[in-house]
Amino acid sequence: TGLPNHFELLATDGAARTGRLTTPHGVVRTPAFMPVGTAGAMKGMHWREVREAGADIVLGNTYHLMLRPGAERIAALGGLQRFTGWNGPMLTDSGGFQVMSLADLRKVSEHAVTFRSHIDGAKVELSPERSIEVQRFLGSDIAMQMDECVRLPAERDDIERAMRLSLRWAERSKRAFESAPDGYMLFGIVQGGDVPQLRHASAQGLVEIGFHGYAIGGLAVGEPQAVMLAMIDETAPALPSERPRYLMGVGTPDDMLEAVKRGVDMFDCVMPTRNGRHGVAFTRLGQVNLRNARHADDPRPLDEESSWPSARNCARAYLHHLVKAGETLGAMLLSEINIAYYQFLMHGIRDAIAHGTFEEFYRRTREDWARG
Ligand SMILES: CC#C[C@H]1NC(N)=Nc2cc3[nH]c(NC)nc3cc21
Repeated sequence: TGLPNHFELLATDGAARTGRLTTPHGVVRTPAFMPVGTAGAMKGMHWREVREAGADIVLGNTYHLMLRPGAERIAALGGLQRFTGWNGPMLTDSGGFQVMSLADLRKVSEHAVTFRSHIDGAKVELSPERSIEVQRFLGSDIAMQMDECVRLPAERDDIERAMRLSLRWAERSKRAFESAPDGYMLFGIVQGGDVPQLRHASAQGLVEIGFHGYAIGGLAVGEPQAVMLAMIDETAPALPSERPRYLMGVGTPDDMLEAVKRGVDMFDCVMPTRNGRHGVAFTRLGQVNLRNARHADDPRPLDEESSWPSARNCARAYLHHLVKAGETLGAMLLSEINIAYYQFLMHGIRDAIAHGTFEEFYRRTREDWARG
């Protein structure tokens, strides 16, 4: 019903699903992890490595790119895929969350959110119409509706007010998106904080408007994992099973495994690259903080069985040295090692669901993490 559906479900195993999302710039295998290339670059990595690590799709941010270098400029240069050289599927966030978390002097009205740029203090207005216009200029394969994000914890009344405004902005975002060529997608974002009734009302409202896919927003902002998982349990079943579900800003390998188990198809998180820059590695056997002195004389690599050369060949002692010395190469190696592990995990998840062995995969993966 409603908008064309570019999502093909290949197999399910319990509530977990694996599928393919076809976009104008290529196919995305789900469950998918989207590395975050906020301002048109994957910090510390070449795009070639992002692709080799197994990523099908990356994320960019309307907020950052509209402020610098500018959406019209990127459009004139052929769009974000050509401008960056990634040349694959890209999803862009709408700016709602970034304005809340980055901008100064934010003011929200029915019409738009206005704020001062964190770069040069210029006054900027971001309405649903402008956010969609920017995402169309960027040429993103998947655009996100403009929403109003409240910091949690918040009063129930404030969460409800923001949820209802976001629904009216969802309607305006969809109307502004209507001119997009075939194949380009727009996702709605379920709001409602940690209040089940508000989550249901938000999901129902979005489904009535109709989107190509649905994101679960307003989580991964520091709440306990149990709260996040409870919200997914409330929200995922209220969304159409034939459309992709995207859990924004999530998360650790453990968060993603639990969310896939509850029917989530898409993820994005800065953790693999950000933690990499701070010396923390994600591996098959759990996390390793290379800043720790215990690695100073350890000749072993992070993971002898890793599919990624640097994880298989670089001695922990060397990585420890690079991190302590603040060498750029340390941030680069750990960023690629972490992105490669996140993609390795997603590949294993997709394969397990396709073979009906997700429960076994879930158990064994968590055992391996505990061994680390
Ligand atoms: C309320 C709300 C909401 C969502 N709205 C939009 N546009 N983007 C998001 C990005 C997020 N990142 C994280 N955690 C890192 N949670 C997010 C939530 C949202």
